[in-house]
Amino acid sequence: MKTVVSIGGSVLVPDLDAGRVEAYADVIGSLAAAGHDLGVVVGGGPTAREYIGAARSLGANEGELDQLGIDTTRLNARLLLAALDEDLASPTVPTDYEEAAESLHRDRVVVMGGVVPAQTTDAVSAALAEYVDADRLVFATSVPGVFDADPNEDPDAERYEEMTASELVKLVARGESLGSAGSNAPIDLLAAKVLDRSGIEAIVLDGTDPRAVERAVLEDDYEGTRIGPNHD
Ligand SMILES: Nc1ncnc2c1ncn2[C@@H]1O[C@H](COP(=O)(O)OP(=O)(O)OP(=O)(O)O)[C@@H](O)[C@H]1O
Ligand SMILES: O=c1ccn([C@@H]2O[C@H](COP(=O)(O)O)[C@@H](O)[C@H]2O)c(=O)[nH]1
Repeated sequence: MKTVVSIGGSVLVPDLDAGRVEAYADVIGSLAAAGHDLGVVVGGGPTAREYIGAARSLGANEGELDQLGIDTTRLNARLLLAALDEDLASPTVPTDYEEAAESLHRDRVVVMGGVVPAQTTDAVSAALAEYVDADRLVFATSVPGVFDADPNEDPDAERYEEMTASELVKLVARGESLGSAGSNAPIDLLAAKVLDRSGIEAIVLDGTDPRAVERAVLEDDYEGTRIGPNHD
């Protein structure tokens, strides 16, 4: 099985805690030991937002801010790599999908961050999953799925157990203003569109406990939202 796991920076590095990074590395190790080839994509988290906020106040433009965000995601990817067994994971952080796919031919695990401005690592994860023909994509984020409103803003927000990729596109497009660097949404619009065209199954879950990712991948046991291919 080939699986892409998208680990939100807000989940992996809400603060700089080596123990939390190690716990994620342990889970990646056990998924690889169970026979999974893994593409792991790491987000920028609060560090990216702090840098982006500071640079915005210094007058940087959106493209420059995105590049700062990308650099932070790659920094977080390097941090996770430091915790992974060197026999398991490719030692460098690929900067495009071709490089990532090549690494995945050689190694069980490849870890990457952002790629180009004007998107988030959600889109990187979906594009990587499509590029390497992954069987499944797991978004480990800070909320337990996709809701009909932002659950951190609306106490009545309800979680979708299951939805199609085109329903996700509509939901995200509704809530998305012109995405600016460091903005947050459950899944970005580009990622939703890639899921829509590729038909890859995705799961969105709360990845605060990395074992939730392990259970989802190994036992199909999770509390979250399953995004499936369209019905036609
Ligand atoms: N309809 C919705 N359903 C679920 N979450 C939503 C929705 N609308 C907005 N959100 C927000 O989406 C965010 C998704 O997680 P968040 O941006 O924290 O990070 P992440 O992708 O896990 O990591 P990173 O910090 O690297 O971006 C949550 O903060 C949540 O408040
Ligand atoms: O391919 C990419 C990935 C990321 N960015 C920028 O970085 C930040 C942080 O990424 P998250 O996935 O949101 O953690 C993001 O908001 C973008 O500004 C990018 O431009 N391209």
